[in-house]
Amino acid sequence: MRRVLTADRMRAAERSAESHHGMPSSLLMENAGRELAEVAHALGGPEARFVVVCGPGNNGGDGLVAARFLLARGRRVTLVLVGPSEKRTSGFQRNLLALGPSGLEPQALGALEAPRPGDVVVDALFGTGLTRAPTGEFAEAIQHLRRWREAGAKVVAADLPSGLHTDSAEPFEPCVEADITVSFGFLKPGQVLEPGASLCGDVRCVDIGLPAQAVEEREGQELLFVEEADARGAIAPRRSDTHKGTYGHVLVVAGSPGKSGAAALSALGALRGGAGLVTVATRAAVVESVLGHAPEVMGWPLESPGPLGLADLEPLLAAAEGKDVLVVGPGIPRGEETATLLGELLSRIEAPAVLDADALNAVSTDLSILRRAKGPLVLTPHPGEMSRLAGVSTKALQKERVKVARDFARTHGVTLVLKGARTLIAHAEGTVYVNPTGNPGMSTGGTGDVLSGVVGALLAQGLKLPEAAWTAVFAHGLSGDLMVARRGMMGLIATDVAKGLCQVWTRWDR
Ligand SMILES: NC(=O)C1=CN([C@@H]2O[C@H](COP(=O)(O)OP(=O)(O)OC[C@H]3O[C@@H](n4cnc5c(N)ncnc54)[C@H](O)[C@@H]3O)[C@@H](O)[C@H]2O)[C@@H](O)CC1
Ligand SMILES: [K+]
Repeated sequence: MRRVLTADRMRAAERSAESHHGMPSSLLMENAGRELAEVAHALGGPEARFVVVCGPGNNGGDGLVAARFLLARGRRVTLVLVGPSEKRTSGFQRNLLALGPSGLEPQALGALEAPRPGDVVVDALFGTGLTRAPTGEFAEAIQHLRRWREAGAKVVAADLPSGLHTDSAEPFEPCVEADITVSFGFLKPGQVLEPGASLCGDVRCVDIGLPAQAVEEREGQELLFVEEADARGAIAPRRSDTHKGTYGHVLVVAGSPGKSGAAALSALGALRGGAGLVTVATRAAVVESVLGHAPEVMGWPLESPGPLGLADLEPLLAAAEGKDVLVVGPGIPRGEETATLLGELLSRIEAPAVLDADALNAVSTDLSILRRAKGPLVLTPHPGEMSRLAGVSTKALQKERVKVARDFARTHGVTLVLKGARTLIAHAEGTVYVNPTGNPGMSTGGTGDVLSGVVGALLAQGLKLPEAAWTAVFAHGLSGDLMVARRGMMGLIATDVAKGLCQVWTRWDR
């Protein structure tokens, strides 16, 4: 897991490093600039020209250090300084002075011969200090960087592509687009959340000697970036003296006439997710068609007709007996009594439950269902469902995904999986996890049903929350990433994502 820090936490950490940990800012800048130069150096071929574009703040200071190291490596460097000299920070000035003996003269942007394909541009205009839209000569410099990249030069951003807001992950207009972003010390929200993540290119987080102890803990405010080793490590290898009972029994409450596929996909997700046994409770009329998709699934017919309602309570309680997890929602027939039924059901069952699709829409009419639930809950809304749950517009939601997810998880004591590009997993205690896997090929009907089954399967196998949720989300997205290589973004469908889980498990030797 990597910690993701906001701009003010980075500043506080830098201050504390200097005042309490014997790590002066000047040394941090030196380390940052050297790492930046390393990345740029590795990117440029022997003939490459390096154009280092610096703003007047400490981000520019990092650029100056990088220019010095590139020169020391015998590279051809062009330096561009943007912004009024009276805004220059002491770190900037010190490093400009240090460049003196090299004889490197800053060039004016307009007089510059444009970088060519194979050249490397270092963007050190703004980092975490950016607070408003760049204008004037800053905006002009950013436009130059954009054009140079379009013409084939590679752009390496110092800390953040200039123009990107550190915390909101929203770009101002204009904003640099980078091939590589070298993040100093810790990741920043703008690098891991969309749309910022797409502007950063490949994000390399480098150690600049900022002591971890210098970062103040903020309980319930942490943002963590999940890495493959975390997800792989959360799933224990199987011991040989085990049986299907060891891996749990998932009850999937899903499907209705015309939507038996949703139940089948959720059940497939649970099976491919490694559950020992999977039972689907669904309207009697569709049991056979659900089983037709997977002979491994057992059926539990719910005899009453129409939408799920109180008449289904006793049959569902009976179905839930002896089950380790419930997955409720994909393709269920929703009606007036569905929320009441869910409230009753969840208040009597101790096993964890995963709520998806129309179960979420039912719950959004009465959120007290969540607090009344006896067992732990995982909710897996897409943005539309989340906006109904939280009572905010999807537009407002997309601007504050982390905050909305965290607030909801805390207020209602649940684990919330907010789906979308860079799915978030918010735990009841306030920690939010960012998932890096998945791709737009997965924007196709049924992939969410598969995910609900995978979360259920990992819970059934004994993973705790929130690990079960972020591991399932990671594996599901990785499955999509591996399958896209075979199916293409356009051809990928939900059953592929269920099948692709096998590739994830073989890759992880699980
Ligand atoms: N926090 C840390 O631990 C470290 C930070 N370092 C560098 O320091 C950077 C932050 O430096 P600064 O705080 O000096 O800020 P920046 O260098 O990012 O920005 C410079 C200044 O520009 C001003 N500004 C903001 N928006 C503007 C706009 N649209 N037009 C014109 N001016 C604008 C602000 O007053 C800001 O202080 C980091 O991104 C990183 O590159 C590194 O040197 C190493 C250690
Ligand atoms: K930058």
